Amino acid sequence: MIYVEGLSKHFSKGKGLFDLNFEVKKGEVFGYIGPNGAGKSTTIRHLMGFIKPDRGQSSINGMDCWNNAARIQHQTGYLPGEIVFLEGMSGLGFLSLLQKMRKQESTRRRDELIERFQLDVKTPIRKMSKGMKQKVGIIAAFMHDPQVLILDEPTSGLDPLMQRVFIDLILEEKQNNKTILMSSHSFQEIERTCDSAGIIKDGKLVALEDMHLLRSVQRRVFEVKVKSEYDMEHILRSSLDTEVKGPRTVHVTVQGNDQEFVQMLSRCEVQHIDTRPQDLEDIFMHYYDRREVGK
Ligand SMILES: Nc1ncnc2c1ncn2[C@@H]1O[C@H](COP(=O)(O)OP(=O)(O)OP(=O)(O)O)[C@@H](O)[C@H]1O
Repeated sequence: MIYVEGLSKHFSKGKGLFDLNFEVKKGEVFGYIGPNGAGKSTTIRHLMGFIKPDRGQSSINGMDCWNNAARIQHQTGYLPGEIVFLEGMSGLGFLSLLQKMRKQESTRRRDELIERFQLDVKTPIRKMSKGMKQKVGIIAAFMHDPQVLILDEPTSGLDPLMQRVFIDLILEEKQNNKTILMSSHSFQEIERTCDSAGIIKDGKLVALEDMHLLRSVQRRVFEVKVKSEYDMEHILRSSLDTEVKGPRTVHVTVQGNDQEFVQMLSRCEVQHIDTRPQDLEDIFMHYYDRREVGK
Protein backbone atom coordinates (compact mmCIF):
# COMPACT_ATOMS: atom_id res chain seq x y z
CA MET A 1 0.00 0.00 0.00
CA ILE A 2 2.81 2.43 0.92
CA TYR A 3 6.04 2.03 -1.06
CA VAL A 4 9.27 3.92 -0.59
CA GLU A 5 11.96 3.09 -3.14
CA GLY A 6 15.43 4.58 -3.13
CA LEU A 7 14.02 7.80 -1.69
CA SER A 8 16.76 10.44 -1.45
CA LYS A 9 16.77 14.13 -0.64
CA HIS A 10 19.90 16.15 -0.08
CA PHE A 11 19.76 19.19 2.18
CA SER A 12 22.74 21.36 3.06
CA LYS A 13 25.34 20.26 5.62
CA GLY A 14 25.03 16.60 4.65
CA LYS A 15 21.46 16.37 5.97
CA GLY A 16 18.56 14.69 4.25
CA LEU A 17 17.38 11.22 3.28
CA PHE A 18 19.63 8.63 1.73
CA ASP A 19 18.28 5.76 -0.34
CA LEU A 20 15.34 4.79 1.86
CA ASN A 21 13.50 1.59 1.00
CA PHE A 22 10.51 0.15 2.81
CA GLU A 23 6.98 -1.02 2.30
CA VAL A 24 3.84 -0.99 4.43
CA LYS A 25 1.32 -3.59 3.32
CA LYS A 26 -2.44 -3.05 3.40
CA GLY A 27 -3.79 -3.49 6.91
CA GLU A 28 -0.39 -3.11 8.56
CA VAL A 29 0.70 -0.60 11.17
CA PHE A 30 4.27 0.57 10.66
CA GLY A 31 6.21 2.39 13.35
CA TYR A 32 8.82 4.88 12.24
CA ILE A 33 11.26 5.58 15.02
CA GLY A 34 14.45 7.53 15.38
CA PRO A 35 16.13 10.27 17.36
CA ASN A 36 15.52 14.00 16.81
CA GLY A 37 16.55 15.20 13.38
CA ALA A 38 16.84 11.66 11.95
CA GLY A 39 14.54 12.36 9.00
CA LYS A 40 11.14 11.03 10.08
CA SER A 41 9.16 14.20 9.25
CA THR A 42 11.07 14.65 5.99
CA THR A 43 10.07 11.12 4.91
CA ILE A 44 6.47 11.80 5.91
CA ARG A 45 6.41 15.09 4.00
CA HIS A 46 7.56 13.19 0.90
CA LEU A 47 4.75 10.69 1.39
CA MET A 48 2.24 13.53 1.57
CA GLY A 49 3.60 15.01 -1.65
CA PHE A 50 4.89 18.23 -0.06
CA ILE A 51 8.49 17.62 -1.11
CA LYS A 52 9.90 16.43 -4.42
CA PRO A 53 12.59 13.79 -3.98
CA ASP A 54 16.02 14.22 -5.61
CA ARG A 55 16.07 10.52 -6.43
CA GLY A 56 13.81 7.56 -5.91
CA GLN A 57 10.10 7.73 -5.26
CA SER A 58 7.28 6.99 -2.88
CA SER A 59 3.77 5.87 -3.67
CA ILE A 60 0.51 5.24 -1.85
CA ASN A 61 -2.05 2.86 -3.28
CA GLY A 62 -0.23 2.86 -6.61
CA MET A 63 -0.11 6.68 -6.87
CA ASP A 64 3.22 8.45 -7.00
CA CYS A 65 3.18 10.83 -4.01
CA TRP A 66 4.70 13.81 -5.81
CA ASN A 67 2.80 13.50 -9.12
CA ASN A 68 -0.53 12.89 -7.37
CA ALA A 69 0.00 15.14 -4.37
CA ALA A 70 -3.50 16.65 -4.40
CA ARG A 71 -5.24 13.27 -4.47
CA ILE A 72 -2.92 11.83 -1.85
CA GLN A 73 -3.56 14.81 0.45
CA HIS A 74 -7.31 14.54 -0.11
CA GLN A 75 -7.52 10.82 0.59
CA THR A 76 -4.96 10.26 3.33
CA GLY A 77 -5.51 10.88 7.02
CA TYR A 78 -2.58 13.11 7.88
CA LEU A 79 -1.41 14.43 11.21
CA PRO A 80 1.54 16.81 10.82
CA GLY A 81 4.29 17.06 13.41
CA GLU A 82 3.45 20.71 13.92
CA ILE A 83 -0.11 21.68 13.19
CA VAL A 84 -0.80 25.16 11.88
CA PHE A 85 -4.33 26.38 12.56
CA LEU A 86 -6.22 29.31 11.11
CA GLU A 87 -6.47 32.20 13.52
CA GLY A 88 -9.67 33.00 15.37
CA MET A 89 -11.40 29.64 15.06
CA SER A 90 -12.81 27.25 17.60
CA GLY A 91 -11.96 23.55 17.43
CA LEU A 92 -15.40 22.84 16.03
CA GLY A 93 -15.10 25.65 13.49
CA PHE A 94 -11.83 24.19 12.23
CA LEU A 95 -13.16 20.63 12.00
CA SER A 96 -16.35 21.81 10.25
CA LEU A 97 -14.32 23.79 7.72
CA LEU A 98 -12.23 20.71 6.93
CA GLN A 99 -15.39 18.66 6.49
CA LYS A 100 -16.79 21.21 4.04
CA MET A 101 -13.52 21.18 2.08
CA ARG A 102 -13.70 17.39 1.93
CA LYS A 103 -17.42 17.51 1.09
CA GLN A 104 -18.07 15.20 4.01
CA GLU A 105 -21.63 15.49 5.20
CA SER A 106 -21.98 13.08 8.10
CA THR A 107 -20.74 14.39 11.44
CA ARG A 108 -21.20 11.06 13.22
CA ARG A 109 -17.56 9.94 13.16
CA ARG A 110 -16.31 13.43 14.04
CA ASP A 111 -18.61 13.69 17.05
CA GLU A 112 -17.75 10.20 18.19
CA LEU A 113 -14.04 11.10 18.14
CA ILE A 114 -14.68 14.39 19.97
CA GLU A 115 -16.46 12.39 22.66
CA ARG A 116 -13.72 9.78 22.87
CA PHE A 117 -10.96 12.33 23.27
CA GLN A 118 -13.09 14.45 25.62
CA LEU A 119 -12.32 17.56 23.65
CA ASP A 120 -14.04 20.83 24.45
CA VAL A 121 -14.47 21.93 20.84
CA LYS A 122 -15.98 25.31 21.69
CA THR A 123 -12.66 26.60 23.01
CA PRO A 124 -10.92 28.99 20.60
CA ILE A 125 -7.85 27.22 19.20
CA ARG A 126 -5.56 30.07 20.28
CA LYS A 127 -6.55 29.35 23.89
CA MET A 128 -6.01 25.59 23.60
CA SER A 129 -3.16 23.75 25.31
CA LYS A 130 -0.70 21.72 23.20
CA GLY A 131 -2.54 18.51 24.10
CA MET A 132 -5.92 19.96 23.11
CA LYS A 133 -4.54 21.10 19.76
CA GLN A 134 -3.09 17.65 19.24
CA LYS A 135 -6.54 16.14 19.82
CA VAL A 136 -8.02 18.47 17.17
CA GLY A 137 -5.29 17.28 14.77
CA ILE A 138 -5.98 13.61 15.53
CA ILE A 139 -9.73 14.04 15.03
CA ALA A 140 -9.07 15.88 11.75
CA ALA A 141 -6.89 13.00 10.54
CA PHE A 142 -9.37 10.24 11.41
CA MET A 143 -12.82 11.77 10.92
CA HIS A 144 -13.19 11.13 7.17
CA ASP A 145 -12.45 7.44 7.71
CA PRO A 146 -9.40 7.26 5.41
CA GLN A 147 -7.94 3.94 4.31
CA VAL A 148 -4.39 5.19 4.84
CA LEU A 149 -3.20 7.22 7.83
CA ILE A 150 0.14 8.98 8.12
CA LEU A 151 0.76 10.32 11.59
CA ASP A 152 3.78 12.34 12.67
CA GLU A 153 4.33 11.83 16.41
CA PRO A 154 0.62 11.48 17.15
CA THR A 155 0.82 11.24 20.95
CA SER A 156 3.10 14.21 21.47
CA GLY A 157 1.47 16.43 24.10
CA LEU A 158 -1.17 13.87 25.12
CA ASP A 159 -1.47 12.82 28.76
CA PRO A 160 -1.17 9.09 29.59
CA LEU A 161 -4.95 8.57 29.65
CA MET A 162 -5.33 10.11 26.20
CA GLN A 163 -2.32 8.16 24.92
CA ARG A 164 -4.25 5.05 25.91
CA VAL A 165 -7.37 6.30 24.08
CA PHE A 166 -5.19 6.91 21.02
CA ILE A 167 -3.59 3.45 21.16
CA ASP A 168 -7.05 1.86 21.38
CA LEU A 169 -8.11 3.87 18.34
CA ILE A 170 -5.11 2.60 16.36
CA LEU A 171 -5.82 -1.00 17.37
CA GLU A 172 -9.43 -0.56 16.30
CA GLU A 173 -8.42 0.91 12.94
CA LYS A 174 -6.03 -1.99 12.46
CA GLN A 175 -8.98 -4.35 12.90
CA ASN A 176 -10.73 -2.33 10.19
CA ASN A 177 -7.84 -3.12 7.83
CA LYS A 178 -6.52 0.44 7.69
CA THR A 179 -2.90 1.00 6.68
CA ILE A 180 -1.05 3.21 9.13
CA LEU A 181 2.42 4.72 9.29
CA MET A 182 3.23 6.58 12.47
CA SER A 183 6.42 8.13 13.72
CA SER A 184 7.24 8.11 17.38
CA HIS A 185 9.86 8.57 20.03
CA SER A 186 8.10 6.08 22.26
CA PHE A 187 9.10 2.48 21.93
CA GLN A 188 6.21 1.41 24.18
CA GLU A 189 3.66 3.00 21.88
CA ILE A 190 5.18 1.35 18.82
CA GLU A 191 5.45 -1.95 20.62
CA ARG A 192 1.76 -1.98 21.52
CA THR A 193 0.43 -1.06 18.11
CA CYS A 194 2.81 -1.91 15.27
CA ASP A 195 3.43 -5.00 13.16
CA SER A 196 6.79 -3.78 11.98
CA ALA A 197 9.09 -0.84 12.53
CA GLY A 198 11.80 1.08 10.75
CA ILE A 199 14.59 2.76 12.66
CA ILE A 200 16.05 5.82 10.96
CA LYS A 201 19.25 7.58 11.91
CA ASP A 202 21.02 10.42 10.06
CA GLY A 203 18.65 10.00 7.12
CA LYS A 204 19.42 6.30 6.67
CA LEU A 205 17.26 3.35 7.55
CA VAL A 206 19.42 1.36 9.94
CA ALA A 207 16.91 -1.34 10.76
CA LEU A 208 13.68 -2.64 9.37
CA GLU A 209 12.29 -5.32 11.59
CA ASP A 210 9.14 -6.99 12.73
CA MET A 211 8.18 -6.18 16.27
CA HIS A 212 9.05 -9.62 17.49
CA LEU A 213 12.75 -9.02 16.93
CA LEU A 214 12.69 -5.52 18.35
CA ARG A 215 10.97 -6.82 21.47
CA SER A 216 13.72 -9.35 21.92
CA VAL A 217 16.39 -6.64 22.02
CA GLN A 218 14.48 -4.59 24.56
CA ARG A 219 16.19 -4.59 27.92
CA ARG A 220 14.75 -3.59 31.26
CA VAL A 221 16.61 -2.19 34.19
CA PHE A 222 15.35 -3.11 37.65
CA GLU A 223 16.35 -1.34 40.80
CA VAL A 224 16.46 -3.88 43.60
CA LYS A 225 17.01 -3.16 47.29
CA VAL A 226 17.64 -6.21 49.43
CA LYS A 227 17.54 -6.65 53.19
CA SER A 228 21.04 -7.89 53.90
CA GLU A 229 24.62 -7.64 52.68
CA TYR A 230 24.49 -11.39 52.27
CA ASP A 231 21.69 -11.05 49.68
CA MET A 232 23.57 -8.25 47.98
CA GLU A 233 26.65 -10.45 47.57
CA HIS A 234 24.44 -13.21 46.28
CA ILE A 235 23.16 -10.95 43.48
CA LEU A 236 26.60 -9.59 42.63
CA ARG A 237 28.06 -13.11 42.41
CA SER A 238 25.37 -14.19 39.91
CA SER A 239 25.92 -13.99 36.15
CA LEU A 240 23.37 -11.16 35.84
CA ASP A 241 24.35 -7.74 34.51
CA THR A 242 24.54 -5.69 37.73
CA GLU A 243 25.64 -2.25 38.89
CA VAL A 244 25.83 -1.22 42.55
CA LYS A 245 23.78 1.94 43.15
CA GLY A 246 23.88 2.36 46.94
CA PRO A 247 23.77 0.45 50.21
CA ARG A 248 22.15 -2.92 49.42
CA THR A 249 20.80 -1.37 46.20
CA VAL A 250 21.66 -2.66 42.76
CA HIS A 251 20.53 -2.11 39.18
CA VAL A 252 20.00 -5.34 37.28
CA THR A 253 19.69 -5.22 33.48
CA VAL A 254 17.50 -7.99 32.15
CA GLN A 255 17.27 -9.01 28.53
CA GLY A 256 15.86 -12.37 27.63
CA ASN A 257 17.10 -13.88 30.93
CA ASP A 258 13.99 -13.06 32.98
CA GLN A 259 13.89 -16.58 34.38
CA GLU A 260 17.34 -16.33 35.90
CA PHE A 261 16.47 -12.93 37.40
CA VAL A 262 13.23 -14.21 38.95
CA GLN A 263 14.98 -17.25 40.41
CA MET A 264 17.69 -15.10 41.91
CA LEU A 265 15.10 -12.77 43.49
CA SER A 266 13.26 -15.73 44.99
CA ARG A 267 16.41 -16.58 46.94
CA CYS A 268 16.73 -13.05 48.41
CA GLU A 269 14.73 -10.96 50.81
CA VAL A 270 13.70 -8.06 48.65
CA GLN A 271 12.82 -4.75 50.35
CA HIS A 272 12.00 -2.76 47.27
CA ILE A 273 11.89 -3.32 43.52
CA ASP A 274 11.24 -0.81 40.77
CA THR A 275 11.72 -0.62 37.04
CA ARG A 276 12.10 2.32 34.71
CA PRO A 277 10.94 2.36 31.11
CA GLN A 278 13.96 2.06 28.88
CA ASP A 279 14.37 5.08 26.70
CA LEU A 280 14.55 4.74 22.98
CA GLU A 281 18.09 6.04 22.71
CA ASP A 282 19.17 3.20 24.96
CA ILE A 283 17.42 0.64 22.77
CA PHE A 284 19.00 2.12 19.65
CA MET A 285 22.45 2.12 21.13
CA HIS A 286 22.15 -1.44 22.25
CA TYR A 287 20.65 -2.45 18.93
CA TYR A 288 23.52 -0.90 17.00
CA ASP A 289 26.03 -2.57 19.32
CA ARG A 290 24.45 -5.92 18.67
CA ARG A 291 24.53 -5.35 14.93
CA GLU A 292 28.19 -4.47 15.09
CA VAL A 293 28.98 -7.60 17.05
CA GLY A 294 26.71 -9.86 15.05
CA LYS A 295 27.83 -8.64 11.61
N1 LIG B 1 13.92 22.15 4.22
C1 LIG B 1 15.04 21.79 4.86
N2 LIG B 1 16.23 22.37 4.54
C2 LIG B 1 17.37 22.01 5.17
N3 LIG B 1 17.44 21.06 6.13
C3 LIG B 1 16.29 20.46 6.49
C4 LIG B 1 15.04 20.79 5.88
N4 LIG B 1 14.07 20.01 6.43
C5 LIG B 1 14.69 19.24 7.35
N5 LIG B 1 16.01 19.50 7.38
C6 LIG B 1 17.02 18.82 8.24
O1 LIG B 1 16.91 17.43 7.99
C7 LIG B 1 17.09 16.68 9.20
C8 LIG B 1 15.89 15.79 9.43
O2 LIG B 1 14.78 16.58 9.90
P1 LIG B 1 13.37 15.93 10.26
O3 LIG B 1 12.47 17.04 10.67
O4 LIG B 1 12.92 15.06 9.16
O5 LIG B 1 13.74 15.03 11.54
P2 LIG B 1 12.81 14.17 12.51
O6 LIG B 1 13.34 12.78 12.51
O7 LIG B 1 11.38 14.34 12.14
O8 LIG B 1 13.12 14.85 13.91
P3 LIG B 1 12.19 15.15 15.21
O9 LIG B 1 12.09 13.86 15.94
O10 LIG B 1 13.02 16.14 15.95
O11 LIG B 1 10.89 15.69 14.72
C9 LIG B 1 17.31 17.72 10.29
O12 LIG B 1 18.70 17.86 10.49
C10 LIG B 1 16.72 19.00 9.71
O13 LIG B 1 17.36 20.14 10.23
